[in-house]
Amino acid sequence: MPVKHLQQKLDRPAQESLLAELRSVIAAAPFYTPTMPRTGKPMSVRMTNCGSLGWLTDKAKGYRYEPVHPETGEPWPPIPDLLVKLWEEVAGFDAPPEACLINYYAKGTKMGLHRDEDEQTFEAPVVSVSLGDTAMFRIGGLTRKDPTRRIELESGDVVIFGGEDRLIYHGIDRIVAGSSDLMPEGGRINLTLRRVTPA
Ligand SMILES: O=C(O)CCC(=O)C(=O)O
Ligand SMILES: [Fe+2]
Repeated sequence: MPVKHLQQKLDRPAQESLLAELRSVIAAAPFYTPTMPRTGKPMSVRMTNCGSLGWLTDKAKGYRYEPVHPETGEPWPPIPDLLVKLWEEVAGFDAPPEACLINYYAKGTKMGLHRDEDEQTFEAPVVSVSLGDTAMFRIGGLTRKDPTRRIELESGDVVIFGGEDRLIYHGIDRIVAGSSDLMPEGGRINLTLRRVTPA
């Protein structure tokens, strides 16, 4: 099974504390609409980041990491402690995460099959946390042609892509609207904690 699903997911109180911390992160660094390199086509997912570096994309400069928000020009807020501690418990890596991408999926949002490959190093895993509505997550292999399968990611689920699975293809087929009552506004938040530079 490529991708390690933790036996224990974040319990409801932990999900609520994390969401409360994220609300203040998002107040300081609002979601923006990312656009595809070259075509400028808007993505359906909305994004922001916390950490010393944030993942961005736009028509002119494409996929990259930057230390500031593309619209406010402000540095990204720090990664909430709860997430840094989670990383320390599960990542098996001696240096802290540098980037935490925050994705918001409203009803109808998808994300195409891709690899997380914009980092300078793949030595650390990617740690992913899901909150809110269930996602139909698609997971493949190391090449785009490999067979894929579907995993349902529920609120509180923590998934780790590391070691030989660090560069597997994955994406989001759809969100199951109304499947969680964690967020009154509905939808799903996914957090991905990453190292960007060598430790
Ligand atoms: O939403 C997810 O579970 C995955 C997000 C993702 O793959 C990404 O942001 O690179
Ligand atoms: Fe990804």
